[in-house]
Amino acid sequence: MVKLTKVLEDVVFTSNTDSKGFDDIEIVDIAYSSLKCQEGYMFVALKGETVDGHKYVFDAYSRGARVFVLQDDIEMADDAIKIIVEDSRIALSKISANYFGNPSKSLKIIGVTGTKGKTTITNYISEVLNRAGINTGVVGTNGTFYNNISETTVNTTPESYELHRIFRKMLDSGVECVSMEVSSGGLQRHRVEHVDFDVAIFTNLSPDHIGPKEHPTFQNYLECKAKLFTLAKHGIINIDDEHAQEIIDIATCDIETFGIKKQADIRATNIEYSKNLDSLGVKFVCETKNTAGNYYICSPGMFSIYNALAVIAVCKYLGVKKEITREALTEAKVCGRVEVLSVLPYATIIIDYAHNGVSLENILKTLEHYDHKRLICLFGSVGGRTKIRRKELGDVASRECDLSILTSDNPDFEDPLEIIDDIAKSFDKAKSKYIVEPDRKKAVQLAVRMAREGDMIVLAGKGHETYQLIKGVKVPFSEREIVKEEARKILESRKDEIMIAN
Ligand SMILES: CC(=O)N[C@H]1[C@@H](OP(=O)(O)OP(=O)(O)OC[C@H]2O[C@@H](n3ccc(=O)[nH]c3=O)[C@H](O)[C@@H]2O)O[C@H](CO)[C@@H](O)[C@@H]1O[C@H](C)C(=O)N[C@@H](C)C(=O)N[C@H](CCC(=O)O)C(=O)O
Ligand SMILES: Nc1ncnc2c1ncn2[C@@H]1O[C@H](COP(=O)(O)OP(=O)(O)OP(=O)(O)O)[C@@H](O)[C@H]1O
Repeated sequence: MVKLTKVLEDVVFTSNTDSKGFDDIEIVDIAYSSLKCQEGYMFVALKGETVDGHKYVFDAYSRGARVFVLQDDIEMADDAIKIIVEDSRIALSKISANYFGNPSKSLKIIGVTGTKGKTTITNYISEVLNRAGINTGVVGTNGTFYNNISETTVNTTPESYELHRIFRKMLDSGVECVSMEVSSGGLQRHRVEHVDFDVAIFTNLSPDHIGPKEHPTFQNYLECKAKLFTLAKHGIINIDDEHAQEIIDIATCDIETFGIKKQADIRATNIEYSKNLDSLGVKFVCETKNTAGNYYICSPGMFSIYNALAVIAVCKYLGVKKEITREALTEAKVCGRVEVLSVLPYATIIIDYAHNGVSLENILKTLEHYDHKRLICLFGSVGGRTKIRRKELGDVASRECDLSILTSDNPDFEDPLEIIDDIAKSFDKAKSKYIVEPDRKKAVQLAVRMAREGDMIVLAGKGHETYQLIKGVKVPFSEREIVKEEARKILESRKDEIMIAN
């Protein structure tokens, strides 16, 4: 239970009740969904994208809530305490921080924003810092992780209440640092408004998340991302990105830069690509004003170097020894991010989360640097969302691959074949061929069976996901297991052949 006066500290509001009496009122908990309200709860009405939470104040009242944070004044029973604020999402953020005792002030918080690289970088940071003895938790698309505890998250950047609740749990269990993904949607909806960020990282920016329930324009998308650099003390920015300067212009924190092409505080040179049976990697020299050191990262391509540079920059800022950063980066891997499955001795199979044009192009172009015969890509596109992605993905695959296998990827309520038809239009004028197999399991099996000596096969879109979204239901689906099982069968059936060859 927390006193109402404490919960409302630094919140600007008007009320139907004299606030002098708030010292005697205690809040059991806070809910922004009426369905979660119980006796003694405070209900915060949010204006949602689908419905207006103000519609549910009476439901919250009937479940026992008596304190209501509202953006619109509403006629209610006399014993309802109304806290009227200008923006209930901002209020929820401050109220949640207060309720949980402002845990972010006692944690080192590193926020990573940008269109691509957030999950990868946050996980790499945690690998390095934990190895350096700094107990670090992660918050992002793959969930929250700390001290061997994990929770799933609905959003990449959870709602402010969930965020401060997680911070409190982390702090109480000995976590010192949190490496978190900060989405533009989270910034737009004030989920991180009262998070005390120590460091903010900017990876890159390209058009994404622009649409009816997301950002109205690219400029709005950029400005939302840039806001992180007004909340942090120190900013680390990819200076090679074409929008870096616009972010720097909005930032209010001190700035350090990293890059490859332009002059930067932390810069990679002498880049070399390297390929092993179980990983594709890159070697580079990392130069700062007075130092230069060799690094290797077991993830391919230029984008992996940018991710590594961001990690090197933040670890240097936090005083981690170079040797520890170097060692940790050599082994750092992130589930479903350019993950090489070493299941066939003669071909390379990669699982990757690339699900839009930019990331698919990055991964496919990157693979050009690694010796291979055919490049085969299996992918689909999500149902019920913007159709632009289908064309983007189709254009990239038809240009970059020798063969594409078009299949399903979270079709939800849409007919998978209609989605595939949209993607297939990109192949009309292309030289490259495609095969259609809407059942993703069969498609993955087919891809593994098709693999020949020297081929590279990219299974794009699923990444870390362990389900397929079909008609509103998350049906269990493990791409990794299907690949392993199919490869096992192939190797078993070819055992005699392989023994003779050896
Ligand atoms: C479009 C969008 O951002 N939606 C987010 C939003 O939900 P909403 O606005 O649709 O909520 P709503 O259904 O309209 O309901 C409004 C309010 O009424 C309440 N309610 C509703 C029903 C009821 O019976 N009682 C009740 O009290 C709801 O709890 C809610 O508070 O607020 C929820 C709580 O914070 C979020 O979980 C939800 O994220 C959805 C899942 C989502 O897909 N969001 C995307 C856009 C997003 O945020 N993505 C970013 C990553 C992408 C990026 O880089 O921007 C992310 O961080 O995940
Ligand atoms: N720095 C980068 N620049 C461009 N592409 C990248 C970068 N890092 C990773 N990728 C590609 O994008 C995919 C998604 O990477 P990651 O999950 O780290 O990004 P994210 O910002 O969390 O993305 P999302 O918002 O889609 O969850 C990877 O699987 C890889 O193909």
